Amino acid sequence: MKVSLAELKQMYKPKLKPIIWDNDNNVLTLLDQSALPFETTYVNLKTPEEIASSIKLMKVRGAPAIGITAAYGMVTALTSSSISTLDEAIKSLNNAKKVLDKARPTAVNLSWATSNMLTKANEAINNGEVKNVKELIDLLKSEAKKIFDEELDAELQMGIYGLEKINDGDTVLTQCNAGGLATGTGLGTALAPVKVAQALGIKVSVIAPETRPWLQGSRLTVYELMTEGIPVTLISDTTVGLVMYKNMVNSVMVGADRILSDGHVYNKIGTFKEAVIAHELGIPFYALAPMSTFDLKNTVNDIVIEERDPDEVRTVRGVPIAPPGVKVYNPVFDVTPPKYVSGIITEKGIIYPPYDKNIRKVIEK
Ligand SMILES: CSC[C@@H](O)[C@@H](O)C(=O)COP(=O)(O)O
Repeated sequence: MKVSLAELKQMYKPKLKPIIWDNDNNVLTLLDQSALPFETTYVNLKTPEEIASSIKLMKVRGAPAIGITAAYGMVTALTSSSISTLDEAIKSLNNAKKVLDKARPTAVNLSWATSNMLTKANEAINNGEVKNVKELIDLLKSEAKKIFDEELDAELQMGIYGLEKINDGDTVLTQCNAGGLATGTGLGTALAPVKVAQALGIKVSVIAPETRPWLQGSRLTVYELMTEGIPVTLISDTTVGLVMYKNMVNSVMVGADRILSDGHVYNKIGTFKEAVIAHELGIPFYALAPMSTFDLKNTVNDIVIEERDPDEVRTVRGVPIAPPGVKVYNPVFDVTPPKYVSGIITEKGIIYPPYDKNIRKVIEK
């Protein structure tokens, strides 16, 4: 079934609003994802430090969502203290970028967004587009909104391209939460084709692994899909192989935190295992991501895989499940080599191997 971006915008309205910016009072409100699905609470943030801390504590998480959040974090660098000159403003933006970029290292969208905001500010000052701090703040507010709006359009477009890979009655296996909570728009990347399919009356269901240790699958993906009325089955992470072996899965669709120019895909821990099993069993494995997730500069050796608090593994939401003090290794992302990736679905189209040639071709077109 074919649908245009304009038609889809009429048909599909996201139900969740994880990121809300109050333009009059310069307050960023986040739906606290660390409390979901048990409590629906919001945090109000006014400074880059508060925003960085919320990213670190995963009140907001997911690559595009932390990018959008950080973009508004850059705005608050100028609205939360009294800055009177453009020189002071640039100094404050540079400091905020350092604070925000440090919050989480693996998803490239974060530093992509802060760099974007800083570059925009420098350019506008240098070419005379802004003449004072008030004009700079207005410009950066509209830049942050543009990042949000373009993300939503990119996801709708990914949903349209991803539809090519979905047939009526399909079941899609995912990993983590690469839905609208993870992107801040309410739609998502990996879940976009599923949501678009459902909006068009095509029946699709999702299998969501719980995604230990933080449980993005059981807490967030299940919550999000149930909110949208999309059938979802929760499995433990250890069930991934069996559901594929038993032909219960037609395709695997995951998000990404960073995609390198040769097609290495960084995503939530457990993704690599899904990709290898899918490859072995002949099930197509797709990564879905907007342009802001591509990193054409770095190679595998440069990328830091975030390691989080060992207590995330020793406990489940505060309840001990292992002897106290046991040594723990808790990397929260892994990297899937290109040979296991059947296609990368972006807003500019689907990229197929050989990735070392085709990624640049698509991005630079
Ligand atoms: C559209 S989100 C893509 C990825 O950011 C997502 O799959 C993921 O790994 C999120 O990890 P998280 O640690 O929850 O921020």
